[in-house]
Amino acid sequence: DKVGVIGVPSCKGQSAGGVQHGPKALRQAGIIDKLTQLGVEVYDYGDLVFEQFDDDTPILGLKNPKNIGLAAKKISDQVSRVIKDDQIALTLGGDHSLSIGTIHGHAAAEKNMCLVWVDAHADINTPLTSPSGNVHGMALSFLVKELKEYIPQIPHFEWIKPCISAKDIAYIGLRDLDPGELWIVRNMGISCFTMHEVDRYGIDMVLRMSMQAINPHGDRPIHLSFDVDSLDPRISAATGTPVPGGLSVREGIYIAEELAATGKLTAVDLVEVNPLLGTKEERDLTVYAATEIARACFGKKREG
Ligand SMILES: CN[C@](CCCC[B-](O)(O)O)(CCN1CCCCC1)C(=O)O
Ligand SMILES: [Mn+2]
Ligand SMILES: [Mn+2]
Ligand SMILES: [Mn+2]
Repeated sequence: DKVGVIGVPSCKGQSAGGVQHGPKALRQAGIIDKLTQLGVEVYDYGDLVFEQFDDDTPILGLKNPKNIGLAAKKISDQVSRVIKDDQIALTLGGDHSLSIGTIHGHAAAEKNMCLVWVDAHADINTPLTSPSGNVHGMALSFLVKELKEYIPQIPHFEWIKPCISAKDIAYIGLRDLDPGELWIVRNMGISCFTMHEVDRYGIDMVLRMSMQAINPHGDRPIHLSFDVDSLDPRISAATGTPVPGGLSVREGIYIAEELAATGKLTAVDLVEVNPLLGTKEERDLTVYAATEIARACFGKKREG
């Protein structure tokens, strides 16, 4: 496999300082070498550089529209380029608003892609339902075709073309939704495997049901958007919005191993590592879990 690694030091989609250092923390933990050691051909594109705009007033409560909108365009173009070069796009975050760009770019390069969103949160508030105005909690709302009529015009977001249908998305690990998100998930019929389903069916059945729902013939390119806050805070505390009762490292690795085994994994986002949060031990554990997920995405098998 060929993997193109893109660092995205984004933080303006949320309010905790430090998540922009996520890519650096993952690199310092040797994520590139760990992938190379798997026999993967790694192309490291370094970190994207985003021009900082200070004149960026909120619109309808949505914070940093200009910085985020312009960054997402750069991310989209880069991810498209990497996938068109026949490399799997591994994007290291950075906050989850970066997925506006990665999913947009993936859809521009692959007509028929489907999405597995592993997260404690649904990240599908519209600008009008968001309680915080933080775009990392809205990322999907700009991309889902069925939500188009609910999304107001946001400056610097006009270029974003909704590029995925609700039926092409599966959530795994949800356990903290806002009221507006619950309405959307239910009414759009998005496949949703919360921690309740993970406990009820086990992670293997949840994965099988997810694939049955969004990739029944196993022929669709898969986008895995992995928010480290999907994992239990005991092993992933260095993140901005931790929620107790999350996935174990084993469950996270299992998801990655199984998606890797399809041979259809085409883009991976690894987001919301914030090395400034938590103790040094918590940070090291969070980064370790994230790198193990990445290794499993690109061929590391626990069976050897
Ligand atoms: C659940 N929605 C939140 C969190 C979004 C997390 C984004 B992710 O990328 O980390 O998954 C939280 C909104 N709550 C904040 C605390 C008070 C109640 C609302 C939001 O701000 O939209
Ligand atoms: Mn989250
Ligand atoms: Mn998220
Ligand atoms: Mn988060």
